[in-house]
Amino acid sequence: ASIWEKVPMGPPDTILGITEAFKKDKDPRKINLGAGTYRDDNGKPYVLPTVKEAEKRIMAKNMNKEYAPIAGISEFCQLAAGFAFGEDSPVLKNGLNASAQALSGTGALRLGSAFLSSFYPHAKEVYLPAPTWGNHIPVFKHCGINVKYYKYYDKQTVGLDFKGLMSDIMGFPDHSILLLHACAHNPTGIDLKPEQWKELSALVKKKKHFPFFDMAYQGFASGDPMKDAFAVRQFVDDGHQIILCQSFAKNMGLYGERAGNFTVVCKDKEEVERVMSQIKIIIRPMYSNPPVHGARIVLEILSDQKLRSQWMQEVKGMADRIIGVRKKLKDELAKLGSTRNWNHITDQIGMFCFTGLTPEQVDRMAKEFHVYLTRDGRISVAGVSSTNYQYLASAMHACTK
Ligand SMILES: Cc1[nH+]cc(COP(=O)(O)O)c(/C=N/[C@@H](CC(=O)O)C(=O)O)c1O
Repeated sequence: ASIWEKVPMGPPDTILGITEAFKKDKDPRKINLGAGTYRDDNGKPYVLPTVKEAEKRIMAKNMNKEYAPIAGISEFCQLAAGFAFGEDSPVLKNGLNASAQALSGTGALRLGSAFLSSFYPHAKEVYLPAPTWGNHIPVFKHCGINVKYYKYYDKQTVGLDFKGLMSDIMGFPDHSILLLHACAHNPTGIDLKPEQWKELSALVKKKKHFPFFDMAYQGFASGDPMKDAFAVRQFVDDGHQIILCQSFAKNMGLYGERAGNFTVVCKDKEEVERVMSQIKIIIRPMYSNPPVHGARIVLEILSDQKLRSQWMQEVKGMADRIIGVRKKLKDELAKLGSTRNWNHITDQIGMFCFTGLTPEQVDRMAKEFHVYLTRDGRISVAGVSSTNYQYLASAMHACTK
């Protein structure tokens, strides 16, 4: 008998497992709306021109392949933090950010969970929005942090349940940890408005809650990275010492390079030293030090004004393509005679559209129409193009009329 005979078969990942099913489907009409990865209008992955330019410059430098420091390439961390908080933010000016390079957004979330698990001085449980990105749950649970939820999505209005959110957050015990999607909420695509972020910030202050921000789509939501950082900057301006997890997977198309940044905002430089020392103690036995290539690409782009502004145009181009195809899809559904209200398709923002399709309807979309999306009804709008939106609309109409 094998030593591993007791190992059970685990379920496929709810998101990445969709792509596996899509790959097996041989029907030419098939469409993959599962994983949140950008596709151009021909349905192809998109390597940004500024990324290619940055790689050319890196190659020309004939750099070595030595280990990065445990906390990564510090210039990358500073530029990434500046991109989020604003170059002129007091956090950067006064050196209050304990920032470490992470294995993309997931890696930053993992560092945050491990850090909280060891050092958070109050209840080690985190409140997640209902619903949230599926991977948030194990990222916290694997670090011994219990997960609970706050009201977020309102099924009736297919919108934000702000009242429910605020009353939940008012009701939680003081010093609760709140996970907040900074922009482009996944899976709903529904974000708080600036006024609502301000109200939430004041309540979080009153309740002494801990804001744990996940910003995986800065620039991808509105097309304007500064606008997308509003919530993070508002909370810091209001004096919250947040944790921030950043990903460059989507806004720079660096999915497989795993370029991310993890920041704990501290009270003073001495605290930064203590916090950084513990972050390094977490990283060293986890993966020792991060990969250098992705961070070098981000560094090249963010440190060169010309490349940076060209990159901003490319991010805006991606966001605009998605916004454009949302409108085409909604109009096509109306053209097909759908009597359902599909306003949420264009009201929502970022990579995803929370369609409202039931799990059974999602199953039909795959079986009968070869359209693949996650069972919660989320579609990655990036997978929709001017050549497949009509077929998609006909499938959605057929499954929902
Ligand atoms: C909210 C959120 N946070 C973090 C990540 C992590 O991305 P990373 O590649 O580690 O930087 C993702 C990825 N979401 C898409 C891909 C995935 O599930 O991994 C998705 O929801 O499809 C998120 O949607």
